Amino acid sequence: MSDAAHTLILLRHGQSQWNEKNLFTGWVDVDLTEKGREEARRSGEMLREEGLLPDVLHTSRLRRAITTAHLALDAADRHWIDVKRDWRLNERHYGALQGKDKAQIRDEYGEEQFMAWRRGYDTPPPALEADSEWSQAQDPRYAELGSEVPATECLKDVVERLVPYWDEAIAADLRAGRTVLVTAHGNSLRALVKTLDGISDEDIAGVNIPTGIPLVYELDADLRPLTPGGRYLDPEAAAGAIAEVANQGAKH
Ligand SMILES: O=C(O)[C@@H](CO)OP(=O)(O)O
Repeated sequence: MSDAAHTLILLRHGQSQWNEKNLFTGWVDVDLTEKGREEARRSGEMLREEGLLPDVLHTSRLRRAITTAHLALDAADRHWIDVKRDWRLNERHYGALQGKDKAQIRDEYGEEQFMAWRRGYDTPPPALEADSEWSQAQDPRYAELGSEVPATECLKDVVERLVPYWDEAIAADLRAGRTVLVTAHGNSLRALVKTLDGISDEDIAGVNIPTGIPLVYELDADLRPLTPGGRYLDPEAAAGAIAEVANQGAKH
């Protein structure tokens, strides 16, 4: 018997076109690949098989998370639930690395700098120029941010924007008795997991989230995880995919 008071389901979007090409993505609004769509549908089937039925969806403002949620919820027959979208669930803005090949950046700057930019807690990459083709400075979906649209972020910046959203939106829905599905991104979910599990700034570097596999957190009445790290619905596939994410950049 579980003492869970609340259920939170985290889902990183399925494989994107730039995941497939091994490019830094951040806020660039790339679509899913066919494999990513299949991962999304499968994750919805897993939710249905487990009897995990979300009452409300929170997504980022990026297509890969929105489409993943749509496909997963359709497969779970929960396509009708309420939706909240917020830029604070977006991927980490990858600054001047957006659009760049991970393996090339690793070769050019070396393993240490590459990993500091990729997984260092407070090391943002250089800022992206506002006139870059990969900039979101003029994107109407972020109009509420005015001139505050990020030009780069480190994970610490993501934690700082995400925690208020957690408190005011996600935790509020959980406390209201809703099962919450969050579809988001590798680094916004790392920020959320860091907060939930109380992971240190150093140790979070070793945490990677696979695409398209639901991660379920049973939470107590104070929204503390009953099992640290939660539970992947397909643990075997998750283990393989986590290792692949960790090794990105090592392969050409
Ligand atoms: O490029 C990105 O936006 C992210 C997620 O795909 O990459 P990384 O895992 O290297 O932080």
